[in-house]
Amino acid sequence: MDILLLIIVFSSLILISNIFRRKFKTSNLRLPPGPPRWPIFGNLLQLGPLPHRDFANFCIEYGPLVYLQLGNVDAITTDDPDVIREILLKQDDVFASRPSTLAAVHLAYRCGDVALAPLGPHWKRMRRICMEHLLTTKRLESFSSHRAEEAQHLVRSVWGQAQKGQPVNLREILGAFSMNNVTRMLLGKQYFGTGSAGPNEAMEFMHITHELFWLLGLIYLGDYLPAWRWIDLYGCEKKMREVEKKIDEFHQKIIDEHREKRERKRKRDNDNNAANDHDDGSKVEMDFVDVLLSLPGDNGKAVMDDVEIKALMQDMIAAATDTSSVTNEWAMAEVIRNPHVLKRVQSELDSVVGPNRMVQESDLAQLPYLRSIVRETFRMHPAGPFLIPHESLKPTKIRGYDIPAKTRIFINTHALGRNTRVWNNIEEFRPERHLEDGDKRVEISHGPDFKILPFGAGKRKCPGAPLGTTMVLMALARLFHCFEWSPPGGVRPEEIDTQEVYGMTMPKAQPLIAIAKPRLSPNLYC
Ligand code: HEM
Repeated sequence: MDILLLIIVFSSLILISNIFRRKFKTSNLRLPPGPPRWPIFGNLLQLGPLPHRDFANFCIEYGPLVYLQLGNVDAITTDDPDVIREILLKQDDVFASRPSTLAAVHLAYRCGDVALAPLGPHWKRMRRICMEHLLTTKRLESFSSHRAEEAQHLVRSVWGQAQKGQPVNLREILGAFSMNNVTRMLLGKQYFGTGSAGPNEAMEFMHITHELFWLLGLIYLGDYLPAWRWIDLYGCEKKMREVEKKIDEFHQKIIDEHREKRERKRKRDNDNNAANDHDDGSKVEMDFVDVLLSLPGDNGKAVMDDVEIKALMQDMIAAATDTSSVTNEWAMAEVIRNPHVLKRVQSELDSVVGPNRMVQESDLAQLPYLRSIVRETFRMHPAGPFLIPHESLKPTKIRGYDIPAKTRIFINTHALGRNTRVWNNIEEFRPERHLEDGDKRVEISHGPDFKILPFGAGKRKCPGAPLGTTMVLMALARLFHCFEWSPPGGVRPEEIDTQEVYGMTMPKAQPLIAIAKPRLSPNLYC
């Protein structure tokens, strides 16, 4: 009993001292406007299950730059192109760090990856490895035949279901398409389909990945109110540790398999053979894990540490799979809701590609209407509603307001795309709006106007944007070219729901189910 009393007194003292410390720290500052704050919790209690919508409402009420106190953490949010440009370009050096959240510590190898690492030499080195060894144009080009196979595999799966008269679960097939593309490139394995690693391994892999996404997206109270970590009412931190262990075992197994394969090959090859030649003289492309195993480590080490390799593998899987499949599902939902858009994109595909062959990657630049569908999808349903939250490294000012060091930055891309000072008819899916300035090439990334921001900007801009864009355009081009699409029986197109759920990526609340009817000659599908 005495101990309990002591704990209560001690915790109360800490809380009271925190309140006074915070009051003292911020009393001389001219902070941006924001909603009234509660003691201890600040604005945490004003957030519901869709925080991007709550933050958007704060911007409507208090202006384009809003200050929030989330427990112990200072935060700002914005939906305004000029403020975003100031943060991500003009003051990139101040704002390009990341907060060290508990999920990042547990699930990204103590922030040892690229995406969640704080700004510093480690991030710089890991990012350089991505840009100079993994995501180069040449390396991505070497996987183009795999991507073509996966595009055909996607078409074949839909065709198979259409032949049986079954509705298609687009979440499942688009998820498998993205996952296969990424894992073939990264791990040298296809997880779904005929050449797959096997149903058990695929299911295990999917399951762990979904748990990872969920935990990374969580606004976990323990990050904002350290006292909460003692309670951990919903067992989130325990879950993070469990997933951390499972994922680590999974990645280690893949590294060990690759090492064994390399060792077997080294023994087989005679000294004169090039390291990546087959016995029959044909070239074998190296997957990303092979590349990482062949790179030198930090501080003169001969090879990279396993932990660094695992952190990069994790980033590639997390950053590349869900982002592209969530975008594809939203694009399909909006196009099926708007049959005139489907007609127009099919007419573009028919005139550029014709009815006698499948769309190829080389066609994608010639499809401005398809590109404007993707741009409009990013406007309405950006894959990352807050990008990946940034953190400021030192005190600074924006528009004359003080921004303390270690402020968390929530750039609300969802609200940017629905900002009525920037866009009109915000709830209308209208790809044509992106063709109006007569520009032939529809840019899918952000332009100088910062009116959409699907991949971020500045130092932390997504390094996989070209690959992500290709995967999205390719899947959509094939699905629109090969099939007519309609909602399942009894549902009118405009009744397809567009509710989202919040997370690190923001999927549709309900999986999209639709009916596909082949529109090309049968021999093209097999
Ligand atoms: C449609 C597909 C994709 C979308 C919408 C997307 C979006 C994003 C966004 C919004 C960010 C955060 C930017 C910021 O915080 O300022 C990001 C970061 C990142 N993305 Fe992507 N991404 C996609 C595909 C990919 C792919 C295919 C890869 C790699 C294979 C990739 C790798 C990364 C990495 C490593 C980061 C962290 C960069 C850093 O912190 O330095 N992404 N992405």
